[in-house]
Amino acid sequence: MTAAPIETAKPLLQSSRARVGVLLVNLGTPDTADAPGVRVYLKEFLSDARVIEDQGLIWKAVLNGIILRTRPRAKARDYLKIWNTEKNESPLKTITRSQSDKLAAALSDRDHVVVDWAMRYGNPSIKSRIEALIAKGCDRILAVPLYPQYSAPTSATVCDEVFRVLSRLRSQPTLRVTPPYYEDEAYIEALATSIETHLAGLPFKPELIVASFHGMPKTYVDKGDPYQGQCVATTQALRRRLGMDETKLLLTFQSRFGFDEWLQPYTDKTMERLAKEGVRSIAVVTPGFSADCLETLEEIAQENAEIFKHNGGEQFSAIPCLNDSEPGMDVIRTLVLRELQGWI
Ligand SMILES: C=CC1=C(C)c2cc3[nH]c(cc4nc(cc5[nH]c(cc1n2)c(C)c5CCC(=O)O)C(CCC(=O)O)=C4C)c(C)c3C=C
Ligand SMILES: [Fe+2]
Ligand SMILES: [Fe+2]
Repeated sequence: MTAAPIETAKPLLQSSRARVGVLLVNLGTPDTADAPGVRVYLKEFLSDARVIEDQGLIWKAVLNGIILRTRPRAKARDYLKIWNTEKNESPLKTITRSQSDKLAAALSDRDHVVVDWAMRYGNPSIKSRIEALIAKGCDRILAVPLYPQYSAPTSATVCDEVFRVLSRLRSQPTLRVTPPYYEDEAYIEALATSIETHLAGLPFKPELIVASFHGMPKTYVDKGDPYQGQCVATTQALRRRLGMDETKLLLTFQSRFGFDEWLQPYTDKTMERLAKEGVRSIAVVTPGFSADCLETLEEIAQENAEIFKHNGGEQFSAIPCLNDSEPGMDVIRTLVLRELQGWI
């Protein structure tokens, strides 16, 4: 049974003055780079049944008894290595805010469009930003999960949370959600341009490029998650655009968590294998991340660079995510303008 609607927001403005809200959403990140901050974040994240599907008693015991006692301290050290000390926040927040500001500037000639941003876990929460959009008079909201490839642990959980917030409202705004854009022309072109620009500035020519995507348990895909297929489609489109085959642009999956089998080939094992096979120089691109974060700045640019070099590799370069770059903003702008058709 659904809970009775609670009116938490002011009534919407009437249609002649009504506005359209655009809400960019990324995964989330701790508020502070210390163990308590990381613990709060991990608890919320790992208690989501979209992320860890089996939330049974055994998982709860492992989460509360082991993971939340040990991982926050170790991960806080990793966050400290990449922390934006000027703003005292995680890079994922800094970049998502800037994407939102730049999109707002690009749409500034449409004064009835309001752009904002939120994090699925942590702050600013989806609830607080939807309430803010409604308070500004938005009677239509476009939610934009910033994931090129759909997956239940990322895209679907954004929708779950948006729906949960709306389920508590008597007077709901009309909702749209942007679709995954894993082989959208603007996205593939932006990735290719950013790779070409980055390679042109390197003092060496990498023998090959690794496209590393965030992994997920293999069982999720076996049960129907389309994520792996969309990562493959992105990589194939990128190969076509760059004129590379699968020996020059490899596809791998990173960030394995826990003991189950995740999507393969694993990025870290591939780094080790390539170096041992005699590859001396590589570049790594992370097309599944729309903004640089712990998984790209620490796990790829530091941890995996170290694995490659430790096994005999010599030159390693991590290609930045699209972030708030001109090609990156072109992707977000194209996506948003397409989905706003009929509303603006
Ligand atoms: C445990 C299961 C996890 C699944 C499934 C998963 C999928 C998934 N995640 C991203 C994007 C990001 N994940 C990030 C961090 C992160 N991811 C997991 C676990 C799963 N992710 C954990 C536990 C963490 C936290 C760090 C750690 O403790 O290892 C981040 C970075 C956030 C930041 O603060 O910078 C991103 C981004 C995708 C795209 C994805 C899809 C399959
Ligand atoms: Fe993750
Ligand atoms: Fe990681």
